[in-house]
Amino acid sequence: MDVLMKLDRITKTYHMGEITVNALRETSLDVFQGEILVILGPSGSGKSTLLNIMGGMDLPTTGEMFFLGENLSRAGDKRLTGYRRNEIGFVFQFYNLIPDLTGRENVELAADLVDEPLKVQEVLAEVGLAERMEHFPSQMSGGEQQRVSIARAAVKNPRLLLCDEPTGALDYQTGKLILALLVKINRERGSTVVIVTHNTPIGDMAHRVVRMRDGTITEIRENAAPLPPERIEW
Ligand SMILES: Nc1ncnc2c1ncn2[C@@H]1O[C@H](COP(=O)(O)OP(=O)(O)OP(=O)(O)O)[C@@H](O)[C@H]1O
Repeated sequence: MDVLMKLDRITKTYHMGEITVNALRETSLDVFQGEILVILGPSGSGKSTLLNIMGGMDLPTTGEMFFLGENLSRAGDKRLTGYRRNEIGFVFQFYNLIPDLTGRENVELAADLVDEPLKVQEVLAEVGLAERMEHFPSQMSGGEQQRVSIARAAVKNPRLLLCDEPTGALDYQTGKLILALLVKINRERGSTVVIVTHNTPIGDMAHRVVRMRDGTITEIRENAAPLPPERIEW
């Protein structure tokens, strides 16, 4: 399989006064094009730190990150902004929508950032929001807000979709619907999807499951037969 991203001995160290936190210790990982990768691990194991580095939101302290062969770990702000804008879609636990904009406007804002966006109305219809796109986030349920946020990420047709606890604030059934949307985007658009969660059963939908502990990867497992999210139980 082709490598989309290569993480090579990444460390991330935070200094807080006298205290040093090793959020990542010499972590290496290849992410393959077109896969669904689920990163599991307990709170504080470094999952979000790794995801933020993958997304160019943060730089490693040492080690290198390559995206399609380009070394981004020492890239300047301008290049990283371009990378985030054009290649990455983010989905967060608490949606991070702009409250003063409607669902449609939130998605349009993202579409305007890239050269070749998908059609806003079509993407909103695909996530099941055709009827509710003129509502503001405060007028939507959590699941609807997360749909907007997935549409906002997907409209850019990004190569890499990074999702940090995308079901963390949702009930069980709604969570499964959201995961099914991520699978659909992976299948239909070919976006590589990385999902961070502490919810172990979600690993069953992945092509590969990465386990983290104390800032390192302790296991990488391949799933011969990933389950559709509807069949995952937690
Ligand atoms: N900006 C920061 N400054 C200082 N320490 C940080 C910072 N961000 C993360 N850390 C620390 O780095 C470690 C890894 O944090 P991270 O958020 O990556 O873990 P996580 O596995 O995503 O946890 P959770 O599931 O609770 O979100 C933790 O010990 C955390 O306290």
